[in-house]
This record gives sequence, structure tokens and C-alpha cells, in this order.
Amino acid sequence: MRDFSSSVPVVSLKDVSIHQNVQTVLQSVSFDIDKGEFVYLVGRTGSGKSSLLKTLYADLPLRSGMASVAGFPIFKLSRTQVPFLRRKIGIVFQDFQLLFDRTVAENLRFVLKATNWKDSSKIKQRISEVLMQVGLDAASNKMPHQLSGGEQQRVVIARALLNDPVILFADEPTGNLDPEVADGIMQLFNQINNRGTAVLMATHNHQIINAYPHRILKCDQGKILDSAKQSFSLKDGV
Ligand SMILES: Nc1ncnc2c1ncn2[C@@H]1O[C@H](COP(=O)(O)OP(=O)(O)OP(=O)(O)O)[C@@H](O)[C@H]1O
Repeated sequence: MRDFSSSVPVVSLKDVSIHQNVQTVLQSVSFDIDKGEFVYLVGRTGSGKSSLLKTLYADLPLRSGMASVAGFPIFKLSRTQVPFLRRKIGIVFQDFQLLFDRTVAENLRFVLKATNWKDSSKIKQRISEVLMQVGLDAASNKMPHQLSGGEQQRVVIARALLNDPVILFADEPTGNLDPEVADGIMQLFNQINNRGTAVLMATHNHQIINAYPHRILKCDQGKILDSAKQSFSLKDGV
């Protein structure tokens, strides 16, 4: 069992409400995620998983409650602060969102340049490190369409790792993949987690949760249930 007691949580929510326009999607949300923790986010379609994740990476404004992510207070976070928050976190979506007219290396270089990396030898080295980490060191000069779906997802994960994030937010990262490919991606997330990066992953995939058990947060009727505090059934709405 790892000791998380001495560290400040990488995510801390106290009495937060999650909104989509005028709709309140989740209320009275309070939980912490510690450094290096792996947490699943489950719940039926429309229960608020993506809205919660979007709030945490400042794509949806937080309008009530106290929350910090990677050391940033995100209540009314100003637009100018968002890029600084995003440098401390990694985001992985189900649909890969790579730039399809550029090579893998150029996709990664684009992000490093946008986050103020200047030294071209350091850029090259970092690209090679993250591609190695996701098992794609030979794919640097390939175009995304020359890669399989699983490989494209690995590039997206490599991209999320570029700035050495304290937490990865992943929204259904295995949703479009075959079971074996999804399993490989899960193993990769676990390796990344074992190196100390926290993970919050929204998923509907029961098999994955059973194969790789971790703490579970469940969006349920406008509230969050936390497996660290109470037991609940996964059958309904995962
Ligand atoms: N862009 C949007 N504008 C307005 N309402 C939205 C928007 N996106 C989601 N919603 C609403 O917010 C609620 C929560 O949706 P959300 O996408 O967070 O659920 P989810 O649990 O991620 O669902 P899924 O498993 O299908 O991805 C739903 O009622 C949905 O209709």
C-alpha cells in the first residue's frame, strides 16, 4: 500500500456543483485524489462524468464550491490561468484528436512549442522519451493514418505526458478500441500510474474495472458515490 498521507491532494473538491448551462448536473461533490492515486469515474450515460472532468480541466467554469487541481484554485479561474493549469495536467479523450496532416513527432513538437519549449535538442529528447514510454519509439516519422487505433491512442497518451503532468484526466480512453487493444492501453495507464502520475478515468468498461481494480467514483442521481467511503453496486449504470 502506498503512503499518500504526507502529500497534498492533486484534486480536492469541497461542496462543488457541476453545471451545464442552467442545468445542475452534480451537486454536493466532495472528494480528494491523492498524488499517485488511480480512480475510476463511472455512471450511466448523461450522469455527469464528462461534465465533471471538463470542470476539472477548466473547460467548464466552476461556479460554486471550492476546488483545487494540481495546486490551482479552479473556482472562477481566469482565462489567462488556464494554460498554466493545463501544463500540470494531461488530458486523454476517446476520439484521438491528433493533427492528421502532421507526423507523430510534429504532433508532439506542436504541443511543446505551444507550452514554451525553446531548445530543439531538449524538444527532440522529450519526444523520444514519451514515445519510448508508450512503446512507439519507431513511429516518430509516421503519419497518424498509418497507425492503428490503439497506436493513435498511445500517441495521444504520449502527448498528454509531455509536460510530466501530476494527473491524467481520461474520458473513455478505451471506448473505440477492441478488447485486447483496450487492455494494452489500460496496462499503459497502470505503468504511467506506477511511475507516480495520478489518473482519473471515466469508463463504462466493466471488464477493465474488474481486471484492474482501483477506487471508484460513481455519478448517481446528481451525487457522487465514493467506493473509499461506501459500497455500491456497479451493475446499475456503468
Ligand atoms: N455541451 C452541453 N450543453 C448542454 N448540456 C450538456 C452539454 N454536454 C452535456 N450536457 C448535459 O449534461 C448532462 C451530463 O452529461 P455528461 O456528458 O457530463 O454525461 P456523461 O456521464 O459523461 O455521459 P456519457 O457516458 O454518455 O459520456 C446531460 O444531461 C447532458 O445532456
